[in-house]
Amino acid sequence: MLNFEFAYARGGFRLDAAARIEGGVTGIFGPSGSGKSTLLLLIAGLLKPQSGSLHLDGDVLVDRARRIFVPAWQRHFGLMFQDGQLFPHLSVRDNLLYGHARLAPSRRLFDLDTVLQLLEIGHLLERRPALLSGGERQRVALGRALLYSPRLLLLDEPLSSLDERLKQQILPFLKRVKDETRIPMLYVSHARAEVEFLADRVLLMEGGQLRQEGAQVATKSVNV
Ligand SMILES: Nc1ncnc2c1ncn2[C@@H]1O[C@H](COP(=O)(O)OP(=O)(O)OP(=O)(O)O)[C@@H](O)[C@H]1O
Repeated sequence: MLNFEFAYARGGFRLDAAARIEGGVTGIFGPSGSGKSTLLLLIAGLLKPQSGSLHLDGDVLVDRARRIFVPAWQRHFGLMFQDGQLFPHLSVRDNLLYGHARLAPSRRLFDLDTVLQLLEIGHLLERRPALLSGGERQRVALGRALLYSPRLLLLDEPLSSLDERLKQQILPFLKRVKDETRIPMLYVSHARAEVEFLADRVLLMEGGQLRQEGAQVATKSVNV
C-alpha cells in the first residue's frame, strides 16, 4: 500500500495531493502542466515536499514533521521519466545492468536476455545513449527500471516515443509484469487506451489537485 500526502509549491504552481493506493497499476491522467510529473518526482524523492508524508507498505519514506526524508537512491524505486535519464558515459549494457548488478541474485525478477528480447534492444548494447533514437532511449530506460527489480515503478509517458507496433508489444509485457511480479506501478499517460488496458484505477490531476476518476469533487484525500 502506497500512502502519501504532499504539499509542494514551485514558482506559481502549487500541488496539494493525497491518496491511499493499493497495489496494481494506477493510471494518472490530467492536462499538461497539471502536476503529474511533479507528483512522480515527489514520490521518487527527487523533489522534497514542503510538508507531508509518504509511506510504502508501512515504511516511512517521508515525514516532514518528523524530519524524515529517505533519499531517492535508498527507496529502491524504478523510474522512467520523459527525458529518460540514462547515464551518458555508460554503454547501454552498463546502463541496463547498473542497478541489477548490485542486487543479490535472489532479488532479481528479470534476466537481461528476457528484457533485451522483449524491448528489442539487444543490438544496442555497446552504444552510448547519445547515439540512440528517442524511442530506443525510452526502451533502454524501461529495461533498466525493470532490471532493477524495484518495489515500485514510476512511469511517466513510458511509451510516448514508440511506434504502434512496439507499443502493442510492450503493453502486454507490462501487463504480465503487473500480474506476475506484483510490482505496483504509477503510470502517467495521455493515451487513454494504454491506461485502460493496464490500470486497475485512474486518478485525475487537475491544477495540482488529485481526485479519483468518477469522483464528484476534488477532495484533499482520495481512498483508492
Ligand atoms: N523545473 C521547473 N521549475 C519550475 N516550474 C516547473 C518546473 N517543472 C515544471 N514546472 C511547472 O510545474 C507545473 C507542473 O508541471 P508538471 O511537469 O508536473 O506537469 P504535467 O502534468 O506532468 O505536464 P505534462 O503532461 O505536460 O508533462 C507546471 O506549471 C510547470 O510549468
